[in-house]
Amino acid sequence: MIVSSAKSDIIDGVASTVTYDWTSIHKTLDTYGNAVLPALLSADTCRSLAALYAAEAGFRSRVVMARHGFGMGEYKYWAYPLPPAVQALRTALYPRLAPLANQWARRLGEEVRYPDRHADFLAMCHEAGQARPTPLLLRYGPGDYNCLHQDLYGERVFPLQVAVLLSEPERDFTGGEFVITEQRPRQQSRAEVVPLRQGDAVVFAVHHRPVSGSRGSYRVTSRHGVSRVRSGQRHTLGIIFHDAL
Ligand SMILES: O=C(O)CCC(=O)C(=O)O
Ligand SMILES: [Fe+2]
Repeated sequence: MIVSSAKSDIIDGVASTVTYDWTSIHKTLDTYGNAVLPALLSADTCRSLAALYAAEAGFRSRVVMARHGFGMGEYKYWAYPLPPAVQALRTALYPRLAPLANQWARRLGEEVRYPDRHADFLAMCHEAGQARPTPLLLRYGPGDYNCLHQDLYGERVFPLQVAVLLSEPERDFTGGEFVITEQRPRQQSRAEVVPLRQGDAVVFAVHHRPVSGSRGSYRVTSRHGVSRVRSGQRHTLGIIFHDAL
């Protein structure tokens, strides 16, 4: 059941990465540091993926956030091979974002260049000893939240990541907003709450991004998290493009 619905949605998911207006998404990412991809996954795929949380098999580890001071709630990292829908999304989204990642690197004066294909970027991660998969499934219940953080897992970092909301706000849960803060040099932080519906994804800066100033680009530091879930259950799919040590 899950396999067949995931399969039809792989096609959905990959097709929809083609139909987004990536020029406009890049512009939004340049201006605000985050952008929404509406309806990246169908409600069926969201339900199938969220249901996988209960499974033992398919994951490499489970993290109870309170044990590490990360917040409340928990998440699980998938093992390789990733579920087909997750693998397909990670592979399809990367080449859409790599050109912007390269522009950001150039503007920040960084030497790193991101290859066109995700497989080639993963090879760079693996050479640096980062070989463990990072896509994850998160689960929050009443009172749970995710502290502001950055998903860094070694020296190799792809500067953009994606989170897909698998639950429907107001129906499945209340509260639990996706929050991003940006800290500009010598200025106070700016916060954004990203409005998402079930199946929507947010693309956002992992750790920093360039912002144009009067004397060229400067670097802002970004962090993301989730505000307290007030009621119900909230699931998210996290797609991080670098692998972990
Ligand atoms: O649950 C969320 O919306 C945030 C998930 C997250 O931190 C991530 O995908 O890296
Ligand atoms: Fe995260």
